[in-house]
Amino acid sequence: MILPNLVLGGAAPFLGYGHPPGVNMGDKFKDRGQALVVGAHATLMKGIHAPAKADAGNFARGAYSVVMSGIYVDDEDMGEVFWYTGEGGMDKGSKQVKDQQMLTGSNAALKNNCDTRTPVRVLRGYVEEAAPAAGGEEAAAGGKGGKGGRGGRVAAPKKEKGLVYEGLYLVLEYKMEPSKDGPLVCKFLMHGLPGHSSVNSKVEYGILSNVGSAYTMHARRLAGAGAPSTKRARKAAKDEKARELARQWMLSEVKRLYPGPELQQEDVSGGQEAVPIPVINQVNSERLPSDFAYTREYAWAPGVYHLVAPALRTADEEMRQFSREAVHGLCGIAFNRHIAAQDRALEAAGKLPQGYEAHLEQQYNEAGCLMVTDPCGVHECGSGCSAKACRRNMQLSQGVQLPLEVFMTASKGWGVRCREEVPAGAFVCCYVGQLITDAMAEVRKGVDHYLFDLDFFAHIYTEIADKGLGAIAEEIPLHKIPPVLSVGMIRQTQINAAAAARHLPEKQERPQPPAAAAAGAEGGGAYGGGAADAAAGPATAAAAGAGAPGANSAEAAAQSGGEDAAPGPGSATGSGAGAASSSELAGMVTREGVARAAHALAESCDALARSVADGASTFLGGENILAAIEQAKSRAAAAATATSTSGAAAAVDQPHQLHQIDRAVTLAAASKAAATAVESGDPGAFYLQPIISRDEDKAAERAGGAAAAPLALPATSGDGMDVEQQEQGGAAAAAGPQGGAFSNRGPAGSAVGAPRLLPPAPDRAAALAAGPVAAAAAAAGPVQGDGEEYAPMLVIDARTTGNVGRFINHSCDGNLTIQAVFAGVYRSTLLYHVGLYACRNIPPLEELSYNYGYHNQQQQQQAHKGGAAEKQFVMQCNCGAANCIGNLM
Ligand SMILES: C[S@@+](CC[C@H](N)C(=O)[O-])C[C@H]1O[C@@H](n2cnc3c(N)ncnc32)[C@H](O)[C@@H]1O
Repeated sequence: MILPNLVLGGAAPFLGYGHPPGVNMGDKFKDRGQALVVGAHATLMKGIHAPAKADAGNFARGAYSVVMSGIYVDDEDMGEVFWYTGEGGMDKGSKQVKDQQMLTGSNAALKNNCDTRTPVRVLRGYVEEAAPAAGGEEAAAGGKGGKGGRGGRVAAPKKEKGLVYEGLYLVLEYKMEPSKDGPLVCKFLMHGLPGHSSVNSKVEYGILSNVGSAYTMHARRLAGAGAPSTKRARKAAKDEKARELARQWMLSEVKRLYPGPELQQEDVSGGQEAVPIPVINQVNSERLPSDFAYTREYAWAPGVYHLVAPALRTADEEMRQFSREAVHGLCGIAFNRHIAAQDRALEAAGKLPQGYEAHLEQQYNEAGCLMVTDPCGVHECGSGCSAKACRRNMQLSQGVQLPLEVFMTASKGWGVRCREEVPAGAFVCCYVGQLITDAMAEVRKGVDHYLFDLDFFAHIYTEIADKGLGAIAEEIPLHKIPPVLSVGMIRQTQINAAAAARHLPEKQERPQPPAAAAAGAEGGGAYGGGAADAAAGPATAAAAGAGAPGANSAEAAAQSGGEDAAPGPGSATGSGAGAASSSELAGMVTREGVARAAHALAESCDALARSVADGASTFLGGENILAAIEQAKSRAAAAATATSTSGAAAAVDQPHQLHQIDRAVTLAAASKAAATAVESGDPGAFYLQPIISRDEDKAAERAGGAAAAPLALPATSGDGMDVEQQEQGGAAAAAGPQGGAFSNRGPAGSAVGAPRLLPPAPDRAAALAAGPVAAAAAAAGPVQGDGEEYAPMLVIDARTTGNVGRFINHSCDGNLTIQAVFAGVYRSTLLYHVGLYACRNIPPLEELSYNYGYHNQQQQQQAHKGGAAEKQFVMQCNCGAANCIGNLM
């Protein structure tokens, strides 16, 4: 046996808690000697490394580390959670012959970890295929040392054994129960500390000693004790219990750290995230807005999903086509492998542009940190994937894992920090909120500080074009960058959907079986393709085939409680979130269903308009806002230099607000008119509402007689918003004109991209036959040409419904970076998540920030609009970075 002092050469072993310096989760050790040298498990002899009795202070805190090596038949490893057996009572043949003791020795120390909630380091045994070159060298880990060693050193050709560092685990419970061999053993329930633990191996009995596995035998025993009947259900029940216990511990930590009134909320997520996110204010008495509701996933504003579904569907078909080529479209790793292979082929053909980074098959490293940002997006795996690499490829999908805090900053309002160091590449959180259309966001631009355009890929096209990288523009979009819809394609899908809607039956013929819809989530794509449509009968198939939204499998998955089912469009996760039931979804294949969606959307638009108008009333100074707008407009025109304190003068000072109200009223009127047209027999009118708000579109709508009806009513028409509505309190208060006109949304995104194939030409004859609205829209036609324009179709509004991401402030030198991620229920669709990752190691309690990027967007807009960027608002930047340019926008 090698003695520690021989291994360490006289150096002191590491006697401390937490991660040992320089050791990362996933680090592998050939044997205990290596683990000792680095301080991961500083004993060669024992499975539990506890402080010496003489070190009473540390002993009372608990053990430093444990090795889970499959020596004890009563161990039970479920990954993130495992039951660990204490030490003692074994004979030389590793049979339990005596009761173990809970109150003495290492078992007592491990019990203290539970009582004091001190995390313990964990190492697991692993066995894997040896690299071909490796000789017959055998790992010594888990041999006769440790807690007894039932096996021995049996040669295992072609296998490599060792220990892997799994980070920090909490001891959630301890108990004594009879061993399978008879006598009592001490058992400890361990749970990985979120953000500080990994599962690189699962230990089965005898894993390091080639004794047969007892895992299944143990599972049978559990099944007989009235536990849930399937292995999966049992695991889920234990996971749930362990998560709750871990959460309770983390909450107690929060209260210990912030014992006073500075702790405004223990967990702003209300239990939705795995870790509690406290709200702390040590600066003033401000509180979070009372209308803020936390959501972990996107929440659709009522009616919006149905309106944009045809356009999303078109993009998703391209994406699914690509996925099918990739063989395993839904496995992120397989998807990446496919792209990487294409990159290699391009490289071999000498076509890979210089400076272009080839795609990685694994985008996260062993510790789960993103290795490099990727314009193609990060493709995560779903619950169907179980390989080790796949499990690691689910960082965003797991939600927040780091101990984040929302705290009051000195000069930027609320901000976010992390109590622990955040390693470079670690996933911090994503930015989610309510999804609204670009046209709806346009109404709130300037009064909403929480808008985020989903136009990431459009910007990539712009960057490519701006850099003049012709070769990239030609090659990359063809195989790498996910599809982006041009404005023309969006308009065309709307026209197609409108035409198809006119062939819908009045009432639903046959209800959609939810199970079939759920099956479509994995098999048929996310927007009603494949099995879901087929099962729904001819009516659904016809509508879906023509672009109208059939059953949405992402929604169905969400409703059926599928594992991946983060709250999708079908779940109400906060105020104003979409709440379509499955019958409503199925109802979308009838005219009745379209009418319901049209009314829901009209209500959403109305609420948006009211929130802007309510804020505006303070500076327009009138109860009848529409009349006040008219007055303000005419006075503004007549007296551009007015200096009085009247409402009109204020409006002149704030032309931006006036413009907002104009837009709000127009949008509310258009959506109401569409709902009315649907009611009176034209379901197509629903799909012809504006999704993207662009000056060109508005001009076309206003100009073309039939094109203007029913979508472009006069901006201040009394039909658009009645007095009763005007006087109703807004569902959500606007930031108000003084509140700092600013948002996460830059100037209207417009980007010139590489030429892309257009879908088939619109069936204008069918549209003409179908009625004046479709004819008008067909006449307005898609925008075509080499320089196609791209614009964000959807915008995230996190003002009243959002997650911790909406509290993260801007810095000109941010420590986080933005990355598009395909994950969770939406992972095979175009609807990516906005992931925020650490771009360097961030010390504990440093404020987290990222560069909002407005200046870039503004420059782009200037470039593409011939220098005429719309400068709407300026706000002083208080980021304090050395390279701070002084203002936001
Ligand atoms: C997405 S929110 C961030 C959270 C916000 N601080 C809050 O209290 O909810 C964006 C708003 O935060 C403030 N903000 C963010 N970064 C800032 C900075 N660098 N300087 C000044 N204000 C900033 C501005 O009011 C901005 O409109």
